Parts: sequence; structure tokens; C-alpha cells
Amino acid sequence: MTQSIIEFQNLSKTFGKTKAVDNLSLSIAPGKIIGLLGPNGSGKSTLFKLINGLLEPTKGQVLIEGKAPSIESKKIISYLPERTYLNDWMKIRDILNFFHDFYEDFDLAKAKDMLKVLGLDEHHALKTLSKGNKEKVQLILVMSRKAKVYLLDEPIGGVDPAARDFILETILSNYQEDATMIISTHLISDIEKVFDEVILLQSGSVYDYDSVDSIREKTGKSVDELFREVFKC
Ligand SMILES: Nc1ncnc2c1ncn2[C@@H]1O[C@H](COP(=O)(O)OP(=O)(O)OP(=O)(O)O)[C@@H](O)[C@H]1O
Repeated sequence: MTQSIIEFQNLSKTFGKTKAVDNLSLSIAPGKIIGLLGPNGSGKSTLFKLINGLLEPTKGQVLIEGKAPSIESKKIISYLPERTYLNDWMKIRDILNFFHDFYEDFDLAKAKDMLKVLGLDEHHALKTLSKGNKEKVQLILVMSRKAKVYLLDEPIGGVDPAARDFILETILSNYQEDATMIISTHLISDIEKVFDEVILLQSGSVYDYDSVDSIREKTGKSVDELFREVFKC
């Protein structure tokens, strides 16, 4: 049996009376691209923060390669948060150097290549870029690490439709076969072609966790169609 890369054991996280994550148990095998999907407020960002050790569980635990989140797990996880933590006044070049100094697995040459391909000038300060271009820079930073796990929280929400496919290609071509990638998104129809598996979250619990092929086979629907049916308002 393949050892799981990430495991949730009876995981709960509450904020006051809100159950953001509710007694969730799941085991994720390595080497897959997984869509983490669910309506607004279903617990996706909270789950990412729990995996990263940015939040402590109220109950249960998260295990990464069998161990609780720690400095060691941060070394193998490349995380794109829902909101940027980068200083706006910094130039792209300075941020690249910062990442290069901070992460042993950061590939500076690869990051510069990706910037060039996406037409971004490293001499520009982050604050001078449009929202979509800022997102591209952050995605480049995250994808230029040679990590075992990539967690991307809404990676292309602000990117224009024409650039989305190109960015997805960039993600895929920089992704190591044995790595694990979890992507949360509301742009399901744009991204579902890259998913091997999807986790459907509903009110902090798993509604379904299955391969995309199996979902299509058992429901006769695309993931986007299934999502719209299950979570219809
Ligand atoms: N720091 C916090 N304090 C209080 N409540 C919180 C906090 N963080 C999240 N929540 C609540 O927990 C629930 C899950 O939020 P979360 O951000 O994980 O959802 P999400 O699935 O990422 O949503 P979206 O798709 O809108 O980004 C929501 O009800 C949210 O209001």
C-alpha cells in the first residue's frame, strides 16, 4: 500500500460556533493533482492553513508523511495562500532573491524563465502590477520550488481567460510526476482537465472524494456539472 502524503484524522476546526472543518478523515496518496472544491465557506482555505500549521486543529490531527505540521513539513510544502503576504513595494527581482535565500529547493533560473515567458519584467515593483499579473508572479514563486506538495488556494481567480490555459500549462510542465498538488478553485470548468482526483467539501465535511474518471463514469457528468447540481442554491 502507498503511504499517504497527507492524512486528516477526525479533523475539526471551529471558530466560535462555526464548524469550518467538521470531523474530516481522509488519506491522500502521493503523485496526484487534486481539486479541492466546495461552495463559499465550505472550509477549503481553513484546510490549507491546517495542513501548513498556520491554524491548530480544535480536534483530531493532520499528518504530513506521518508527522504533524512543523518546520520540516514547511520545507516540503509550497503554499500559495488566498491572500498575498508579499510586500507590495518590493521589486520582483528582490522577491525572487528573497525566495532563493529562504528556500533550499527554489530554482531561480526556472523562476526567471517563467517570468520571461509570461512577459513580466523583474525590475517592476509588485505594487505597479495589475491583480492578474501579481497572481502570476506569486504562482511563479510557488511553482519554482521543487517541493513534494503544492497547495494552491485559488491560483488563477484574477487571471484573464486567455492566460489561464497558458498558466495551467506552466503549472503542469513544472510539476514533478511524484509530487502532490492540491488546487482549490471556483473555476472548475477551466481547471478540471488537469485534475486526477477531486475532493468535494460541504460544510467542512467530505461530500465525495473520487477520481475524475470515476466521477464521469458513475454520474455521466463533468465535475463542473456535478458541482452545479450538488451545490445548487
Ligand atoms: N479566522 C476566522 N474567524 C472566524 N471564522 C472563520 C475564520 N476563518 C474562516 N472562518 C469561517 O470558517 C468557514 C470556512 O471558511 P473558509 O475560508 O475555509 O472557506 P472556503 O471554502 O475557503 O471559502 P471561499 O470559497 O469563500 O474562499 C466560513 O464560515 C468562515 O466564515
